[in-house]
Amino acid sequence: MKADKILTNFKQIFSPIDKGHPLRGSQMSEANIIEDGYIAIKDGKILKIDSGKPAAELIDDKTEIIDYTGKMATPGLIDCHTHLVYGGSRENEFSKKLNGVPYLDILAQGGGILSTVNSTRQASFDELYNKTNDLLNEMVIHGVTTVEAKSGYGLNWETEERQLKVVEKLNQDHVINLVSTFMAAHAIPPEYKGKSDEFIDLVIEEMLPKVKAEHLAEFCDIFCETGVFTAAQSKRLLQAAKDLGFKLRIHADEIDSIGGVDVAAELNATSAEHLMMITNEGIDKLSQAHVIGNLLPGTTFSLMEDTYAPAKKMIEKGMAITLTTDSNPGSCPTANLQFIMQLGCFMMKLTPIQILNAVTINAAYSVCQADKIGSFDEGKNADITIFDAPNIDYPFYFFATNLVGSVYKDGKLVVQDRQLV
Ligand SMILES: N=CN[C@@H](CCC(=O)O)C(=O)O
Ligand SMILES: [Zn+2]
Repeated sequence: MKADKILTNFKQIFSPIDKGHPLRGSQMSEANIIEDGYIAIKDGKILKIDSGKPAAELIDDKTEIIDYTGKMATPGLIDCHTHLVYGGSRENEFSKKLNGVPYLDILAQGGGILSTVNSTRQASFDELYNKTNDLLNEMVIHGVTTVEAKSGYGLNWETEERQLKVVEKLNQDHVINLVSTFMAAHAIPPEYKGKSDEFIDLVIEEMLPKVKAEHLAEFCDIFCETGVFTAAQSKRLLQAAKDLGFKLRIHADEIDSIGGVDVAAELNATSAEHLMMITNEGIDKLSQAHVIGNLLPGTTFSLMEDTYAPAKKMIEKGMAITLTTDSNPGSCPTANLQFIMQLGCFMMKLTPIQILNAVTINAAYSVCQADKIGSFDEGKNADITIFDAPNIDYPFYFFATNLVGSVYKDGKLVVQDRQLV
């Protein structure tokens, strides 16, 4: 078969190994590193990757050959945990953070997530759409081609639906592929203060069936944390979501370890998020239940905390992990997955191969799209991130700058010279 396009002369290509499940434990250190190679594309899909010069049988007079001498390519990066759709911003919390006011105290005082709920309830569809579109532009410029996006700044049906519809529309309009998660159980809304069980009833009885009927989300998530939702409430909501056919995630062990990890393991959630405070026993449970750990080192950094999720220990104990931005206006206001990858290296001591697997093939499993994305297997989408770097170590060594020069989405050039095409 002839290629439509061949991207060639790469110094290195990072090619994850898709084993049919997320890479766990020592598998996270495996990958094919192709030296001096090329990537052939046909109809927006990967046709072939190999080292050396492109084979003659791939080329005819219509094949476009594009030179990437000295560059390094990976599958399009996947950001599998974000809170992308919101109104307002929260730089006013900065001085509180600097003065050591804890994140949960700010929330308990009606700030934090609840301050963003207030701004999001007031924002129109177009305002939310434009703001999210800008964030997605930043993300693709930094090499990301697929993003998971959660609702959870409405906490009432009207605003939750507006957030989910923004994601639905941007999934059609923007080059980035979006995966939607319903997370109305992100905080207790002011009108349900002291009545969190009633709020969970509302989410289960009135919101979940509508999300399902309108096909607005694939996943359901909840914030299981002291002062927010208990493990019992989390289990009740996620079981109801599972019964309706949702896939599950849970924010667990972020600040306190209160049982969210057990719920994730019991209900076979796709992923558990944060896990800064996870115990050894918790790691064993997630490992045995094959729950992916979506780790968010930017949140520890941005909250000015010392405790990063024990990523190395998780891998040693056989877990599959991803790294992701947690992009949101409070605990991690960034759209730069490369910086998060660098934190994975600097603060969690993960290797470049482990990190690149975390943000490609494992993140593809975390959004349940590994049949289409996350590696360079023939027939997968030609989503390709090209670094102005000669090898896979360089983007970790030269930190805090955008090293992504070009991005292809479904075989189409969408970023060139670090700018949107
Ligand atoms: N921890 C809960 N939710 C988000 C933060 C949202 C916010 O602070 O606005 C998170 O995953 O970090
Ligand atoms: Zn989150």
